[in-house]
Amino acid sequence: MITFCDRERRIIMKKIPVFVLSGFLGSGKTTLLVDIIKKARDKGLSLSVLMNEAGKTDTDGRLISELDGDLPVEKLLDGCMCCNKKSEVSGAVMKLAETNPDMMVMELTGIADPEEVADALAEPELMEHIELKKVISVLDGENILDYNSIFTAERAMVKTTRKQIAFADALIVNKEDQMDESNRKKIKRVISKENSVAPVTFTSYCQVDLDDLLFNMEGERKPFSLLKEEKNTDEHTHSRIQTLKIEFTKPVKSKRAAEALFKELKPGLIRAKGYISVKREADVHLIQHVMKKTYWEKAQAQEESYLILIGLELDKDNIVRRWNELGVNDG
Ligand SMILES: Nc1nc2c(ncn2[C@@H]2O[C@H](COP(=O)(O)OP(=O)(O)OP(=O)(O)O)[C@@H](O)[C@H]2O)c(=O)[nH]1
Repeated sequence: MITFCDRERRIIMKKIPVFVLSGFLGSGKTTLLVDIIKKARDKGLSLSVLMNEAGKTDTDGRLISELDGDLPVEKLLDGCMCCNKKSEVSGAVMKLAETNPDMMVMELTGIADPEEVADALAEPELMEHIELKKVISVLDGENILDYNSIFTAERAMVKTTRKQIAFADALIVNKEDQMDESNRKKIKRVISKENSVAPVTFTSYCQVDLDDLLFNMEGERKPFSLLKEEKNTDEHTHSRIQTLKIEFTKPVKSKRAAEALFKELKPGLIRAKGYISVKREADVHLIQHVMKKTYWEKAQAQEESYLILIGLELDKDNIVRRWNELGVNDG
């Protein structure tokens, strides 16, 4: 509990700088967060982290805890900080402020509206302790140009992805290894329509100069209202996005079988992540699927095998039935 004296001290002391990591599903936010944690440790800077997951299961939080078990982390699960978890932001931030870190980093869900989160951080009680320094948006350079066609019937989702660009103080266009020069030009045009102010950096695996991005940050963030005149008044923008969890009791037959299912679920399936054992392979795998690509990484042993599926019009019964028909889960 922060006492009156602590509060007084904090007002005299510098406020805790806060950096918000925004960006669509699978763009690379956790990749960037992992790098920030490692480099902060190398520099002897103390961090505290707020993680938000739309679903009940916390795959990314687990990765962070594996990286540094002592890191103060607060998790808001099963909802979004920009809407139904907005009222819990203040409590979580205050808990992290008690650890008195050199800086605080918040990773939003991929479907969050960063403007609403900045609004939640502007509570007078919080502003005594923290100062929002930057909203950093990570863009998926491999998939960003497909959002319009994937979300033809879901204009609200397109608006959210645009807002993630428009409401950023710094933009990282990630997955440079997956784009060509023509895509690069097109992406620059998309960005310039939404945000002509924020610096743009193209990266692979979010390898940016973190001194420049956050560690050596001086000065105050300009309130967004000074940069853009009109406040977006869209109502809730991601109500149709679903998050499903499928649990497994047996190892899956093969990686290929699992990927065949993901193909069938296109274009509704946007993102999948989880831990899976594969038959005849000794390791547990962290599975990361983004739009059209699936990545498999060896993981530490996990107690449970599961898959989180995020997307539109996902029918859980049908997915489980197809999973079984494809023989993915035949042990
Ligand atoms: N090819 C390629 N893959 C990348 C790059 N950056 C990240 N990835 C991979 O993309 C997948 C998603 O990355 P994450 O960092 O988990 O993305 P995220 O934005 O946190 O995803 P959500 O939690 O869904 O919001 C992982 O498998 C990463 O290893 C990159 O520059 N190039």
